[in-house]
Amino acid sequence: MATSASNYKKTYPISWEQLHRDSKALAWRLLGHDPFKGIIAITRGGLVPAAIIARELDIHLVDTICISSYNWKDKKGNAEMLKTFEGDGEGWLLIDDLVDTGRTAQIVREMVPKAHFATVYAKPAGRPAVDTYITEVSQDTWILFPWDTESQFVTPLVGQDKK
Ligand SMILES: O=P(O)(O)OC[C@H]1O[C@H](OP(=O)(O)OP(=O)(O)O)[C@H](O)[C@@H]1O
Repeated sequence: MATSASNYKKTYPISWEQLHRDSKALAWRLLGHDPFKGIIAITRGGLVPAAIIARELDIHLVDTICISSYNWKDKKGNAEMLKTFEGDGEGWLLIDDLVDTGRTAQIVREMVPKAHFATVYAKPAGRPAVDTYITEVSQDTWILFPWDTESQFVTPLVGQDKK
């Protein structure tokens, strides 16, 4: 994500089950498309959805585009391209978990302009950059992916009142 947590007003927690269900829904939608040569997963968020979609579409050829956005999230630096992809992406399916501001999408689109770009979740600012997505989420929502979170104890409501 290219913006800081302070820009978000809501959270949207996603369980492993829901992520699996939403990724399968994306695979269903892509089933109508001509068969793909392979999948390009955008690291790291695209890795899990790519695995689920590869299974559903019976795709065994999986490559990556590796981007690190440290120092980039608050627009303080540039995204670091750790691994690119050979070719223009024609016939390939490009997968990410989320398109938020669309900055990542812009970079990968320039690299593989002919790939079909699909994400599980999409926010309005980035939505025009993707060809297929499943769930739209508002721009001010922070999506809590299952790999970024864990269950923990929370104080009962009454206890919170006594603080
Ligand atoms: O549309 P954008 O504003 O560019 O945001 C979307 C990108 O942000 C997330 O990656 P992140 O930078 O958190 O890296 P990670 O997947 O390695 O955790 C997500 O996986 C997308 O690649």
